[in-house]
Amino acid sequence: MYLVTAEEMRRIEERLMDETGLPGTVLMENAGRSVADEITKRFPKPQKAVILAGKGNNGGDGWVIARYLLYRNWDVACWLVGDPDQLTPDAKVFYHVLQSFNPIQTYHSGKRDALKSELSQADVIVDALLGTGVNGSLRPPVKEVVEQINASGKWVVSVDLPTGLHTDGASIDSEKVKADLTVTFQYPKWGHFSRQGKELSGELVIKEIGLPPVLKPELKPKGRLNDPVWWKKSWSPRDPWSHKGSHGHLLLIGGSKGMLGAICMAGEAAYRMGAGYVTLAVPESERHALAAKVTQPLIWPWPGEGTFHPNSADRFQEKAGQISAMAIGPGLGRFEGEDKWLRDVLSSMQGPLVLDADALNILAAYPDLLGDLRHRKAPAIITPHPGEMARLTSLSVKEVEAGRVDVARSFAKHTGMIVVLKGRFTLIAHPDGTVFLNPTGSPALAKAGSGDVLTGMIGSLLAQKVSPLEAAAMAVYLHGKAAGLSGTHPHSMVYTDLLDGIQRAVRQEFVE
Ligand SMILES: NC(=O)C1=CN([C@@H]2O[C@H](COP(=O)(O)OP(=O)(O)OC[C@H]3O[C@@H](n4cnc5c(N)ncnc54)[C@H](O)[C@@H]3O)[C@@H](O)[C@H]2O)[C@@H](O)CC1
Ligand SMILES: [K+]
Repeated sequence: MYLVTAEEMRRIEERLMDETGLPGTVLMENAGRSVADEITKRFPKPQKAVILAGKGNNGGDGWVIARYLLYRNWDVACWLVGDPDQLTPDAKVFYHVLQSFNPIQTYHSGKRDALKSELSQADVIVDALLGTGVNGSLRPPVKEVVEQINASGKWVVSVDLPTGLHTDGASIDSEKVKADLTVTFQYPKWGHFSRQGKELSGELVIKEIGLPPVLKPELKPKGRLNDPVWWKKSWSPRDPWSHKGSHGHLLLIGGSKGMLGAICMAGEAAYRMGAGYVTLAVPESERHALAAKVTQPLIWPWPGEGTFHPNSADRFQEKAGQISAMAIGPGLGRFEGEDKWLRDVLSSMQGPLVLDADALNILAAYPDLLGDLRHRKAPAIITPHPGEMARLTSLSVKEVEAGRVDVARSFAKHTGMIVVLKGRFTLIAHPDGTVFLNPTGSPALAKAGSGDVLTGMIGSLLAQKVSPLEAAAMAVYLHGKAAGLSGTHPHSMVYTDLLDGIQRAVRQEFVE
């Protein structure tokens, strides 16, 4: 499913209408009717609706909604918030159709009390003031009406976007409609998943309005919602004749003194995601402590006292042929000679790779290592949280958070790596410029250890030969879903609950 910007949506609609001759009024009719359907699905008995429509095409949808509610015996009061002479051509068509059998009032400040009293009698308020055409802070009279909508305490459906919410998620400094339901058209918009958008949109429903199911390459949006449909087929069912050697061998590297927990969690998660073998490479000094902690993963000590010896990566050659994927970082720590060590590890294995935690901090400290990562056969995956992303890009955490999509996209393009930028909606950015937004997740994941579990999950899929982009997307999705299915209160979830959640999430998504 695409995730679009205002500009992408406008281009798609314009090109469709130019090339096929499909009139905008058809799209508007479909859009308006689909919203009316969603309203009457929730309120099967006729009620009183107040339609508040702007002068643009978002308002045009409002006139269509009013007409369908009237067909269904609703009591409908209609208000134009704007100048009737400035209606767009399509909106004008439906304004006149509606006006031919139902009065439409024009709002101005003098009618403030009349509107207030109307809203007090409403069961449903339709916010068709502004959609993708919003530009800057709300101006009167729209601003006043938005304040009245929010003060009414009534059930509100927003058409396409809650009025005032920016389509692309940019921050707009004024009060916005707080909706119970938002019905958006054809594709969700980035703004729906911004911090404010998520709160303001209420339930989000996506309706088709007649755009073609297949888009020409030049019109394809650069954003996607991380949707199981596109990666489900890439994880093959387990062959009944298979053995542990058939399901890949993940090598996890990390686990310095005092940080063994991280690599253990990653290792257990990797088995939950199906890898045939998981080996944990840790500094020699930690092998016994690790053996006391883990059961299923294999242990491979490399030279080092507390942390890895800079030359310890030589050990890799012994088993390089047996390893199908590698994940570096959980509990790795920082140490003398770390840059040489990481360069050696990277050059000894050209297979699929995930880098996390201190592996990312080493990259940030020695950016020339990025050159070693750029031209790998399979793009490497990095899984930074905003703090790590800030270090990698020399931006502040605030700047990373304010421009998450652009930051992830440009770093992926610049480095040739797949960037998994963690957060409320984790982003997965591919070097070709596509950015996936992941809809699953839970505040329960805001806890040490969650990232190690994710790294293990991604590595496990890579070891099973799932392509890097799909491995990242699938693991991120299931990790978020697992948190919701862990069966614990978000405050109390610990990694073992999350591991249990993984098997529930896998079972839900993949029928045996
Ligand atoms: N283009 C199409 O073919 C379709 C468009 N549709 C609807 O059309 C909407 C987009 O329509 P428009 O491009 O006409 O834009 P909108 O109707 O969202 O808004 C444009 C109007 O808002 C005013 N405005 C912008 N910023 C403002 C602000 N800060 N304060 C006060 N007024 C402001 C502008 O002066 C203009 O009159 C979509 O969200 C969707 O609801 C649907 O009907 C489906 C088809
Ligand atoms: K709206």
